Amino acid sequence: MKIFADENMPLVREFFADVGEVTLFNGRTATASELAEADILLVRSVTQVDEPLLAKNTRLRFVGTATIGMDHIDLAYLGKRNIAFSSAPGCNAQSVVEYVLSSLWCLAERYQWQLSNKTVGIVGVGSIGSRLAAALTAMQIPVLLCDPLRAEQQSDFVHTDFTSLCQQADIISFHTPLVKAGSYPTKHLLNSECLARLKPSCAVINASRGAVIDNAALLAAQQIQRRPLVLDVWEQEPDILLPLLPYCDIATAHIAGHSVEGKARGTEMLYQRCCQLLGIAPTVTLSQLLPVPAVEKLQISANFGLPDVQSVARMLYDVQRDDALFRHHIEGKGFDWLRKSYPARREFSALQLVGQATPAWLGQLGFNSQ
Ligand SMILES: NC(=O)c1ccc[n+]([C@@H]2O[C@H](COP(=O)([O-])OP(=O)(O)OC[C@H]3O[C@@H](n4cnc5c(N)ncnc54)[C@H](O)[C@@H]3O)[C@@H](O)[C@H]2O)c1
Ligand SMILES: O=C(O)[C@H](O)[C@H](O)COP(=O)(O)O
Repeated sequence: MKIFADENMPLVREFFADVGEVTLFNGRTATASELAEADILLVRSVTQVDEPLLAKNTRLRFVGTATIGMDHIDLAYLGKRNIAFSSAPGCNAQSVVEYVLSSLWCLAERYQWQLSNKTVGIVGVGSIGSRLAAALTAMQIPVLLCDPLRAEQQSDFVHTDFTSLCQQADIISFHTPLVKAGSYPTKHLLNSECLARLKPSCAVINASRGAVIDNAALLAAQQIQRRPLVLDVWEQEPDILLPLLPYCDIATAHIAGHSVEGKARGTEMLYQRCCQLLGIAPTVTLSQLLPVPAVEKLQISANFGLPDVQSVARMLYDVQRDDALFRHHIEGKGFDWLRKSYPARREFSALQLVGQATPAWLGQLGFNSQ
């Protein structure tokens, strides 16, 4: 069995050693000839999997993407070829939530906000959006939720339509897939018209897909009146609209989901799916492979409260580190270098908080407490 995997997929050899022979490739530059012999193709978000890429391969049985997003996969073509497919739903959802929380804490410090006085509009309330809503609610921060598809399916879902959310939110955070057609497209969901509807001070956070915001329109709006802005994703990555950078409070290279756990969970999910497809029993689990975190346990007292969470979270992750890396290296080393050399970052759950009375809401933020 020949397995071809993106070179930026962690632990792929460890997971797939017993399944077949693993060959690594550059996901950004992969060609049809390079992948012609693959029985199993494992990609990340930077590889367009479509007819031109698979034209020379007649033996492919399975394509897996170790990501949540699937906008780089031509599902109709895979269906036509009868090639099985899997993504890794939810694999890095917690990582993205931690990125957004860290960004909110950073903005709150910079602009001296009391976050509990701010209403956060969450657009797209799936794995990431719903976890974020739970975390913010646990922190007593009001939220508005916008997800028309959920509203259609779930009568008890409290939906705020996008136009009203734009008018009411103090902070708006995008967590939709990139959808170019259908009833609820998200390409350029935040366009010049919607930007004009936002409160002038409304902060914008995008950790979904770059094209969910019209980047040229965003730049034009920022040049007229600057609002707080956090961008992890950009249109036309890796050749992004660099003039936007001075107008960002936080700018990063599509790494919101790149926690150690988030990336590794993606590989594990594809491994499990492949084993199922091939009818073999999985022998490797993620817990066997994850490195021991630098700090494993922290004793907290009965005085531990909401204001202390930020200090503990900072031990694990501060988005300002990634913003500094981005500003320092984007012009010299480029977008993909920043992603490839991303420093290890553990999720909140890697740190066990122990104490007589650990508050229940810590779990809502993703901490491991007992
Ligand atoms: N920056 C990163 O590193 C990173 C990491 C993971 C995922 N992502 C992106 O985030 C997206 C969301 O991830 P998820 O795990 O929450 O996905 P999900 O599929 O669980 O949830 C997406 C939600 O968006 C909703 N939605 C679709 N169209 C909408 C619209 N027009 N308006 C409002 N809501 C809409 C869907 O109904 C769904 O509930 C992914 O598709 C991916 O593109 C980015
Ligand atoms: O959709 C996702 O899961 C994320 O955008 C993912 O973290 C992207 O990372 P990449 O595959 O590009 O390394």
